[in-house]
Amino acid sequence: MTVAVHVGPEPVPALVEAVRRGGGRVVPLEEAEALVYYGSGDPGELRRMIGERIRWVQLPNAGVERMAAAGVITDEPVFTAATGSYGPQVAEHALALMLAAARELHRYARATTWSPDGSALFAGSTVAVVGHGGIGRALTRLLEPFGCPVIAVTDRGDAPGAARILPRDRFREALPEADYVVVAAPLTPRTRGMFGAREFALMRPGAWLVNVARGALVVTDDLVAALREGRIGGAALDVTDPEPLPDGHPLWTMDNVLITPHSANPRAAYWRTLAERVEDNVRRFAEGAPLEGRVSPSEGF
Ligand SMILES: NC(=O)C1=CN([C@@H]2O[C@H](COP(=O)(O)OP(=O)(O)OC[C@H]3O[C@@H](n4cnc5c(N)ncnc54)[C@H](O)[C@@H]3O)[C@@H](O)[C@H]2O)C=CC1
Ligand SMILES: O=C(O)C(=O)CO
Repeated sequence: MTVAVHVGPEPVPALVEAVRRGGGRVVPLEEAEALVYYGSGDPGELRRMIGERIRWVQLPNAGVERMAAAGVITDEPVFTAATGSYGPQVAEHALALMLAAARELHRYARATTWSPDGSALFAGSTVAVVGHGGIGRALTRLLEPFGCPVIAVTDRGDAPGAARILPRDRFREALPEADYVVVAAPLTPRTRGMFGAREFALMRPGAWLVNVARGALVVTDDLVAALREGRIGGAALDVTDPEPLPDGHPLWTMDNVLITPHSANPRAAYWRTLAERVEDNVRRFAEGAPLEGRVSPSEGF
C-alpha cells in the first residue's frame, strides 16, 4: 500500500524526501491520510489541519507536552512523536555537562586569573538517570567506559547496563546515592515540579542536577535556593523554566551553574534523526506494523 502523506504547514524538504524514501506519496492536505506535522507548535494550528481522512499524525519533537495539555493527542488518529530518536545526541550533551562539572570547566571558562584547582575525576561517579527511555538508555551506554554505576528510574523493569533499577514512584531513593542526577523524563502533569526543595534536600551536598528534558520538571525557585544555600553541588541545565531563561535571572550569575540554550539536539543531528524516524514510520504505517514513538493520550508522552 502507498501512503498519502502531507508534510506541513512547512513543507520541509528533508521531511518530504523522508516520506518518499519510506515509500509514501506526498500529497496536498485534503488528500492525505497521514500528516507529518512541522509548524509553529501551536496546538490550534495542528488541530485545524486534522481532517476526517487523517489516520496518523507524526510530531517532530520528543516532548509533546504542549499538544498533550491542549488535548490534541488522540488514539484515533494515532499520534507519534520523535521520542527515543534524539537519544544519542542528547545523551552526549548530558555526558559533556557532567564532565564539565566534574572538571570545573564552568568555573575555569569564566576565570580571568589563574585559579586553584578544584576539579575531580568523573570516572566512577554514581549517576541516577530519571527516565530511562531513548536518552536514558543512550546515556547509560556512554557511561560504561567511565565505570559509572547507573541507577535507572524506570517502570519498564529492565535497563540494560544499569547497576540498579528503581520504579518511578521510588525515584527519591536514588537521590542520596547519586553524584549526578540526570533528568530525562517527559513533562506531564505527573512529572511537573518533581524536583523541588524536598528532593534537593535528599541529594548529596556535592551532587549535581543535570536537566536535559524540560525545565518545568524542576521548581526553579527551589533550585536557586538549594544552590544558594550550598545544599547541592551545582546544576547543569539545557532546559529551564521559564525558557528562554530571562536576562538577569539569578541562575546566570551562579558560579556552580552551567546553562546551555536547549542545544542538546544540534540542528544537523535533529534533521537527520527526525527524517529517519519519518521514513521508518511511513514504511511501518504502509505495512500495518506498530509505529515508533506512539503517544498515549492518557499518559501525555
Ligand atoms: N534537550 C533537548 O533538546 C531534548 C529534550 N527532550 C526531552 O526529553 C524527554 C525524554 O526524551 P526521550 O528519552 O526521547 O523519551 P522516551 O519516551 O524515549 O523516554 C522517556 C522515559 O521516561 C519515562 N518516564 C515517564 N514518566 C516518568 C517518571 N515520572 N519518572 C521516571 N521516568 C518516567 C518513560 O516511561 C520513558 O521510558 C522528552 O519528553 C523531551 O521533553 C528530548 C529530546 C531533546
Ligand atoms: O524534541 C524535543 O523534545 C526537543 O526538546 C528538541 O529536540
